[in-house]
Amino acid sequence: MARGRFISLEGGEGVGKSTQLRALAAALRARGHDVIETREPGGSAGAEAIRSLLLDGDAGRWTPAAEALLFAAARADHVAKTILPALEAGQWVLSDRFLDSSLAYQGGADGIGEAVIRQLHQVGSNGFLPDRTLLLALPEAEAAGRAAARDRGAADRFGARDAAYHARVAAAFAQLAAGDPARFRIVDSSGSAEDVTARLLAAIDDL
Ligand SMILES: Nc1ncnc2c1ncn2[C@@H]1O[C@H](COP(=O)(O)OP(=O)(O)O)[C@@H](O)[C@H]1O
Ligand SMILES: Cc1cn([C@H]2C[C@H](O)[C@@H](COP(=O)(O)OP(=O)(O)O)O2)c(=O)[nH]c1=O
Repeated sequence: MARGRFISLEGGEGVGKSTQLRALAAALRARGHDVIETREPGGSAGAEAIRSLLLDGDAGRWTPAAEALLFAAARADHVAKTILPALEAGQWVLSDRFLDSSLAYQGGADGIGEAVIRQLHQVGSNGFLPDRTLLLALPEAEAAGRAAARDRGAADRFGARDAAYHARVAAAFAQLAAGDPARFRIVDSSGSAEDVTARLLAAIDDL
């Protein structure tokens, strides 16, 4: 059986990743593909347990370094237990966030550095990368507005970050995309959800 494809959706909070992951999965299923939807942190039993450690509790619960290690450990479990077996079974895997979130948030915005995050990913997941990474781009004010309407004040450990932090994340994502144009596509996430889904489908057409 042909190996499936691994596609990650990336971008800041509120750009529409979860919404588009569902829509993209439905569109691919309609074309006859066997698709699984997953997310990070999480996506396997072990990684979901680590997700609770990462998202619950005080903002200062972990140092940036400990946090980077926890994300890498969760990803190692997710890759080994969920993603690779699915790809080998011929399924397409869509993930809401993957390595590039660690590169942008921990590596870029938190100052750990891209090289260290890539080393952790080498150790944890053998450097495994998506076939395509779709970076959803939306002006920060619009993304913040969408996220606030969705969350209505219910924030996780990461909810209190300021605009400067989100700007560092966005800049890091843009730089990652520029550095690997074969893997990345930057997709305009403004307008209706249906329009965005059409753009995303066009951005994986070659797969
Ligand atoms: N194209 C769109 N236009 C307007 N609102 C949207 C659109 N796509 C998603 N939303 C809404 O914006 C909020 C954030 O979307 P979500 O998919 O949860 O983003 P993310 O997973 O990137 O944080 C949700 O309430 C969602 O229903
Ligand atoms: C996967 C991953 C997520 N994160 C952060 C981004 C989010 O603030 C948080 C959880 O993300 P998530 O629940 O996907 O939030 P949203 O739907 O709002 O995008 O974890 C990292 O900092 N590093 C990572 O490697």
